[in-house]
Amino acid sequence: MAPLKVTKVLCIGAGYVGGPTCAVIALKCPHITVTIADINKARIDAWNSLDFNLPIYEPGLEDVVRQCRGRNLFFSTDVVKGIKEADLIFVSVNTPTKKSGVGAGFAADLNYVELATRQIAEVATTSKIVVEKSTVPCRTAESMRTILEANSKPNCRFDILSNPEFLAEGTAISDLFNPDRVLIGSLQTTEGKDACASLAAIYANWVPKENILTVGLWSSELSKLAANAMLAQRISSVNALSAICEATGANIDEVAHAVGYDSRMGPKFLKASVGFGGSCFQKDILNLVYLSESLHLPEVASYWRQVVEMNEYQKRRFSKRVVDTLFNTITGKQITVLGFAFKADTGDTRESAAITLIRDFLSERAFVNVYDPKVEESQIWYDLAEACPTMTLDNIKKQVKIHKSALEASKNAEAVVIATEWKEFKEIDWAEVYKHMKKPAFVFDGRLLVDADALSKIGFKVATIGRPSI
Ligand SMILES: NC(=O)C1=CN([C@@H]2O[C@H](COP(=O)(O)OP(=O)(O)OC[C@H]3O[C@@H](n4cnc5c(N)ncnc54)[C@H](O)[C@@H]3O)[C@@H](O)[C@H]2O)C=CC1
Ligand SMILES: O=C(O)[C@H]1O[C@H](OP(=O)(O)OP(=O)(O)OC[C@H]2O[C@@H](n3ccc(=O)[nH]c3=O)[C@H](O)[C@@H]2O)[C@H](O)[C@@H](O)[C@@H]1O
Repeated sequence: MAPLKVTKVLCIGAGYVGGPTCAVIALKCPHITVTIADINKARIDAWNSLDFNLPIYEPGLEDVVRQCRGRNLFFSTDVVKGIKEADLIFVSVNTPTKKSGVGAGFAADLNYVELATRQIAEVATTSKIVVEKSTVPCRTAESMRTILEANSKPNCRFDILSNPEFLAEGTAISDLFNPDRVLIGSLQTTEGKDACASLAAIYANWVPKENILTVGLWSSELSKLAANAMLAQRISSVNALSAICEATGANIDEVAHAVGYDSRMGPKFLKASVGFGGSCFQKDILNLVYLSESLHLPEVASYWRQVVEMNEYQKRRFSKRVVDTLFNTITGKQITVLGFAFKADTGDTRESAAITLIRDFLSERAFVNVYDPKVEESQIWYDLAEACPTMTLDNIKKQVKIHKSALEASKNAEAVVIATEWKEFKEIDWAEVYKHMKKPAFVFDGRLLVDADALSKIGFKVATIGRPSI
């Protein structure tokens, strides 16, 4: 039998991955009808909003959705109808770290993947290719296959593929347009290889064939965890070196540049920071730690665990530097935090270093002024309430103010802390900011974003990550 030519795609999960990924498939494959379904009605309503007020901010996304929505791209809460109609189903649901039970704090919570899989098994009346898009521990596809096969109806077969996503937020659309690689894992049976060819044919509409890698299922699942772990490891390595720079007078940017000039290493992902955030690095490394422990490989587990521990240390070290520099106390002082998102060009705040910093400042009883160009106010309150369980939201609101601009947020502050590398913070009129701050006025640059010498000339005392203070 020749590989199936897919004409109807369903994506279960309309989040940061499912939304952009399948919108781009719709754009690049006008012959395929793509439905993105989610149980979260508010999210689907936002995807369908007339003014294109989409639920996630991602440069270029609105343009893609404008071109395809209503043509061959549809957003719906009707998961059942979507399953019935589709030939190929992406499972792109969330896989957060487990909060309780066995493996709590480390293992991935596969409940959402399992529920989606069970629903496919229950509803499907025709054969489907089921694609694991979510990031999952090694051998999850095996569990999905067991569930699907145990519940399938006569003449209804399921082929499972692993197709992890490598996009980064903030650059999702360009990453999807020009991926370094598309990875597809399948069973090495005739049926498995045919299913793999069907999915590869979709990507081949815009991705060069040599960039579509096909491997075994388990290699594909593990490659995703490995890629995130190794990316995060680079950041923790450079952040560990940033502590040595601050103590010795070396400059982390110069060190990273010199190291990255080695063609075996390359220049990317060597930017020291206040610590990596985002929904995946920490979760996926902890997942790898859990996997290693389950496989009785404690040395491997502790090796990877250290990448996350170094990240926690970096955040703690930065908060402490703020307190130490402000004469060992920030109680009652106004601290401005610029940026709340976990990186620039996204409104996503999951695991953002800014949250940890603000939590630390609040526990020192400082007053905190926050400004972020994209994060919704309600999200900031939600995150702070979650990060400070011993405080009521009313008490948090007595200590924190959210502002509409960086200048407004900095008025009367003793220190400005740059937590996210938004380009607009580079372009602020820093002389104007200085005028309205208490003196001495401090800037703590957690992102190596601003020109420390220029700020120092204005009069600021500047503390940059990976450099001695000036
Ligand atoms: N955020 C990112 O940049 C990347 C995330 N990933 C992985 O992709 C997966 C999804 O991540 P995000 O899109 O960020 O998560 P998300 O939380 O933004 O979206 C997941 C969506 O799935 C929906 N959902 C859950 N169960 C459902 C069900 N049974 N039926 C219908 N909808 C359901 C939720 O309501 C939610 O809207 C995770 O495994 C993550 O590790 C992979 C690469 C990049
Ligand atoms: O699985 C995922 O979720 C995704 O995780 C990351 O993407 P993302 O978290 O969206 O963004 P990154 O650009 O990787 O940044 C992650 C964090 O590291 C920080 N970072 C990044 C690079 C750097 O040099 N230094 C640094 O501190 C960023 O500011 C951010 O807080 C990976 O880059 C993607 O390939 C992967 O698909």
